[in-house]
Amino acid sequence: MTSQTPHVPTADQIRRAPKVLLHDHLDGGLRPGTIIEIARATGYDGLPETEPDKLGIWFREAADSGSLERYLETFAHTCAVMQTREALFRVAAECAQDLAEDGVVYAEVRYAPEQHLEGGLTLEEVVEAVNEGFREGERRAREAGHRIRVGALLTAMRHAARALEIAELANRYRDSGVVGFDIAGAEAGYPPTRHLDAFEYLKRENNHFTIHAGEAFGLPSIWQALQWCGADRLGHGVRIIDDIEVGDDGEVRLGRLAAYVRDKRVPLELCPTSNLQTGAAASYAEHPIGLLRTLHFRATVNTDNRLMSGTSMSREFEHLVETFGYTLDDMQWFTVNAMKSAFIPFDERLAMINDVIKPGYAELKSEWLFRQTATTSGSASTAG
Ligand SMILES: O=c1[nH]cnc2c1ncn2[C@@H]1O[C@H](CO)[C@@H](O)[C@H]1O
Ligand SMILES: [Zn+2]
Repeated sequence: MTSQTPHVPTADQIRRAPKVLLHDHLDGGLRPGTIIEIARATGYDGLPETEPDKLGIWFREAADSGSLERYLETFAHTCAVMQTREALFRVAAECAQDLAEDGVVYAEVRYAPEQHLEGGLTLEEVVEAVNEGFREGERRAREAGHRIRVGALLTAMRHAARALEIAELANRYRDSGVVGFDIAGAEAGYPPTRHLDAFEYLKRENNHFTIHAGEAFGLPSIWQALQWCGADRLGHGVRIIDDIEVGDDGEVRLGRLAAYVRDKRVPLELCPTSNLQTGAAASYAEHPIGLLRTLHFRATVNTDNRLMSGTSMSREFEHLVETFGYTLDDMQWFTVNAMKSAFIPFDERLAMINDVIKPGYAELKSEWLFRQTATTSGSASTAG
């Protein structure tokens, strides 16, 4: 046995490995059972299924449409059950617990406050309910033996006209649970430059933001997000691949925009399974993450919507390990990339990398030594 083989992680090691998640939607990650219970309690009768397993499958299949617009229609049901303080608190607490259970040590979870006002809550009440839910989830996770920190990103919907208001809200709560801002929703026809006032405001306030760009629409969207809006990170950004040419001889040529993204270390919040569902990539093997990792872009691995994609951070890594043969070193590389790109202060990011992530991977990487001792005992004749 070589010393390389054991570093390809098992499913159990993938789950136990410390992971960092930058792109996860709160309204895309509810437990099916919770949706059904809240729907019953609040009188929402629009659910297509009333049994948890079937409802989970329904979301996955409905989201498997090949189009971002149809994928987004499924959020009507999750948002419908996230209209009260109690519901938001519960969903946020369970989100933190589920991520912690999956080995996520740091997460930035996003949602659009403007989509949770139908029950009469104010924007502030929405943010406070979610923040309290995250704190409760962190506490429950700690009780169960897991450590996780969750920060919120406030999203504005790109087809709406409330981006400045939501940006101001993000700024108001920046020292209490909200770490940044985002815009999401249908990309084609809604360029990020529609919301320049919000981005300029955040820059004046020295605040952080990411923009969904380069998912359903290509390079112009990425270019605008970076060069007009000043995004710190790209939500998806996967279409940057359109600016990369691989010749028959294997020689790689980066266009100006791709070179900028790589050289400026712009973080790409890649979400492989979500991309397969919306048609942004045809298969895991053809997903640009393989090439982007080889070319040393600052690529990160994310879930996008755990419910709609039937996924988790562990499952995303399982697919990548299976497809590209990634090792624990690759997993650590993606995880450190994500932690470097988080919106919390530098000293905290550094401590997470040095005191949590690196020791966690070192521990996993040492396990083979002990396994080998056990399996080779009594078979010394195979040596040498
Ligand atoms: O992959 C995506 N691309 C664009 N928008 C998305 C994606 N996933 C979710 N949302 C949108 O973001 C809102 C706030 O969380 C969701 O309600 C959904 O409409
Ligand atoms: Zn997203």
